[in-house]
Amino acid sequence: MHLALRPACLWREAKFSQARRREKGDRELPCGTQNAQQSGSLEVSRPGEHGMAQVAGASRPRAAPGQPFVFKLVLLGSGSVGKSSLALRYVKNDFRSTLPTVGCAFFTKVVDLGAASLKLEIWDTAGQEKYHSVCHLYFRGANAVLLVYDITRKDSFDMAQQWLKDLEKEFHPGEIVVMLVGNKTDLGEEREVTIEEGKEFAESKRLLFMETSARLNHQVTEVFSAVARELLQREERKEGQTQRRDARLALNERPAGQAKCCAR
Ligand SMILES: Nc1nc2c(ncn2[C@@H]2O[C@H](COP(=O)(O)OP(=O)(O)OP(=O)(O)O)[C@@H](O)[C@H]2O)c(=O)[nH]1
Repeated sequence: MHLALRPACLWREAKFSQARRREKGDRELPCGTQNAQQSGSLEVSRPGEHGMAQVAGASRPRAAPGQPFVFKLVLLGSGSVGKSSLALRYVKNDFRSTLPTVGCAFFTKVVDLGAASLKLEIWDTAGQEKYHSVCHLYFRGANAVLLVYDITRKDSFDMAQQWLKDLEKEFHPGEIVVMLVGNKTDLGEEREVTIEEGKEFAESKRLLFMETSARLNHQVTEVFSAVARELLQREERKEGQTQRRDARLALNERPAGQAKCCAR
């Protein structure tokens, strides 16, 4: 029950924050819905209008046979590491200087993986320290998380490790797909975190790992596609297991007379 109510609460939280920020002149980025199908069209609306209750909950079956799977992907990381820029680049193929996110921003994008397509609900959270306490509300029910740091800021890499600890409290091992993302590779001269450090940490925690530049559009689509592929593979494995279990059950449920006949 609380899951169905949660988005409305978050919406209110975001709106209150925005009202406070408006007075200070910060960027307003509502936790609204931005739909970007492959055409790139974009519309912004209040979450309630899109039935946000369905966003909560870790299990994402297909809406109906033949319909794409729906997965919730959350962007987490310190302030100014480039979470919004990665989302904007991926969804709109755009890059512009942005103000800090307030609450969260919400996008959807249909990903075509050839054999199948799926819908990603992308939650871009606010990275500023003052929002840390509410962020765990946003990543509840996630299927995947992009743990973003800025390669020119060691503190953001340390913070990504902290975020992972928060995730470990919320999810069982292997329950969600987590990718560590080192952003701003175009600022290589100011690098404070080597690619080896990123890789090593990711391997030690069994995370996917990539470095990106939202500015130069380097490996941005690859990040989201890799996560989408992993999500789909997991879902297909789960479906396979369910089918095998159903087949076993059907065998066990064969009428007794028939079983006798075949045992002859
Ligand atoms: N050079 C460079 N700058 C980037 C890149 N990605 C983002 N930026 C800049 O970094 C600043 C912060 O980017 P945002 O996308 O707002 O960062 P954020 O993580 O969403 O920040 P919060 O909303 O505070 O959590 C902006 O000025 C961006 O233009 C990148 O790949 N390269």
